[in-house]
Amino acid sequence: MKHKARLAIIGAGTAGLTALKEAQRHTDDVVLINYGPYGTTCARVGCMPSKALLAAAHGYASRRFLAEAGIRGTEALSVDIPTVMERVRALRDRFIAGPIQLAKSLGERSLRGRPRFLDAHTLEVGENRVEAGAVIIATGSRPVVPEPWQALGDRVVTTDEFFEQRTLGPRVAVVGLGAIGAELGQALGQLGLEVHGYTRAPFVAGLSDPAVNEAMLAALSQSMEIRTGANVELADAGGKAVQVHAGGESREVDWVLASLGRRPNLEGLGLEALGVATNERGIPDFDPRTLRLGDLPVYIAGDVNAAQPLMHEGADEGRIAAYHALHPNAECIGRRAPLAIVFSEPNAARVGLGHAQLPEGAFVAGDADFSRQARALMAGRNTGQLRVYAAREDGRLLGAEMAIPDGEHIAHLLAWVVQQRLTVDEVLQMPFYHPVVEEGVRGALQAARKQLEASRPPLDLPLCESPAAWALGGED
Ligand SMILES: Cc1cc2nc3c(=O)[nH]c(=O)nc-3n(C[C@H](O)[C@H](O)[C@H](O)COP(=O)(O)OP(=O)(O)OC[C@H]3O[C@@H](n4cnc5c(N)ncnc54)[C@H](O)[C@@H]3O)c2cc1C
Ligand SMILES: NC(=O)c1ccc[n+]([C@@H]2O[C@H](COP(=O)([O-])OP(=O)(O)OC[C@H]3O[C@@H](n4cnc5c(N)ncnc54)[C@H](O)[C@@H]3O)[C@@H](O)[C@H]2O)c1
Repeated sequence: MKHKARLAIIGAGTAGLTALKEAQRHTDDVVLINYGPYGTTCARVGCMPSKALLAAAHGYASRRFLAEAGIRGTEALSVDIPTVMERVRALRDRFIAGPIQLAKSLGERSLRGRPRFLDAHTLEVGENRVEAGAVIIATGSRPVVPEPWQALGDRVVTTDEFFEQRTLGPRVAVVGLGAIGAELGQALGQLGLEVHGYTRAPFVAGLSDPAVNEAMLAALSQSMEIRTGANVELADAGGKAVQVHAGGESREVDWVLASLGRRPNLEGLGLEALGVATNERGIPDFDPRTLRLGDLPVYIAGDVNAAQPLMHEGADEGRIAAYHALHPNAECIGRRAPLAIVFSEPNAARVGLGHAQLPEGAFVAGDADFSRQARALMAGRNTGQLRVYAAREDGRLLGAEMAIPDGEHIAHLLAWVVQQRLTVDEVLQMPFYHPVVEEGVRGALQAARKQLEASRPPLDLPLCESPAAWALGGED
């Protein structure tokens, strides 16, 4: 069958479906093509089920604080893994319903199959042929599993299979402690499994600031044994076990969670028909602002371009790609301040420029130690470190890294500040209630300000002519 459309979208994940919604503001002449399960990676095997599991794990882990705070009976609590996993799947099923319905709502214009480019306007999808004014590639990514590990069958699990598990062997090796390894490794440890975490890099949970990373490692070590700098090899230990070799040591586990990163889904798309240059990962060169491949009517959005593999970025990229695909001469659309959060306890987060991206010698850093933070102490969550980075020249906040309680919220506040290009002084003039974790942020900002040379107002209060004058009974 032949289909003609103004726009063809390949992939019904977050980026593809947001592209669809953006395109539908301008036209109904859209074809959506998906190969693989519907429901989006985020809702099906990503953001949502992982956070549902973390909620159960963090809840169970809070029994230690409850006992310390004088609540009796917590020793009677126990974990029923099959029920924990069943609840995660039940929630997952609710979250995927909307995306599945959206893809279905296109009727015959929603094609199931594996498309291949014949040229920049033409796709072959099995028996179907689609001729499109423009095409968006939004095929996402899949977990990396080294080839030799594949021989170990279902003893090596990725997030594609993890949430389908009914029971979980008691001893697990989590290999790779990026976002997935930190979240799921901690959850499994808190739920009572024996967790051995291995990672090649010195950094965990997407952090790059050595001081914050140290605090995060200490927190994660409460629920798992961690080895950094580990080059892991796996071997069949016979029966149902796996032998994990790293750094001259060896250990037997029941199963392995492979969280080594993800690879873009580009195979079989026939990109060679487009004649575009690709980088070492096989990703075609694209304009980072418009997501367009050279001057072709082809765009690449979401995890598949590996630029910002996060849900909200994928959604924005879907919108950007669809908008440019339908308005090729439109002005450039801006991006939001970078923000990445890992939902371990404490939350690890990076805002704006991370430590590794800071301009050398042109910034100051302010620290806050959350082991002494008053509100965190009350809740028995006093652990971690916050570091804010400000431009030495004008005090503008450049970014932050943190491993702190309620970091998910603090990271949002700081991302908004970074995007508004506010200075340390301007933020310190904002209200801070007492007693709240935000007072820790104030501490870090004050520590940064001590190192700034610029002249400053004498008090951390807005001046009369500032927009907040109304609060003091001013005219407007
Ligand atoms: C365990 C885990 C936890 C995560 N947690 C978070 C989080 O808390 N917050 C956050 O922001 N991000 C999180 N992420 C990342 C987030 O899920 C992704 O960034 C986001 O889902 C990417 O969306 P996408 O549309 O690019 O890809 P996807 O949602 O994967 O969509 C790609 C679609 O393309 C289809 N497809 C693949 N190949 C082809 C092909 N050849 N032809 C046609 N269709 C194809 C796939 O079946 C899929 O439907 C997490 C990821 C994982 C794995
Ligand atoms: N909360 C969130 O936003 C969230 C949660 C989970 C996943 N995600 C997204 O999902 C994507 C994938 O996550 P991920 O954790 O798999 O990838 P990642 O890239 O974040 O981390 C992979 C880790 O594995 C390590 N590694 C790689 N090869 C190794 C090897 N052979 N031996 C030992 N260690 C090795 C790396 O050093 C790295 O630390 C990320 O891009 C992330 O943005 C986001």
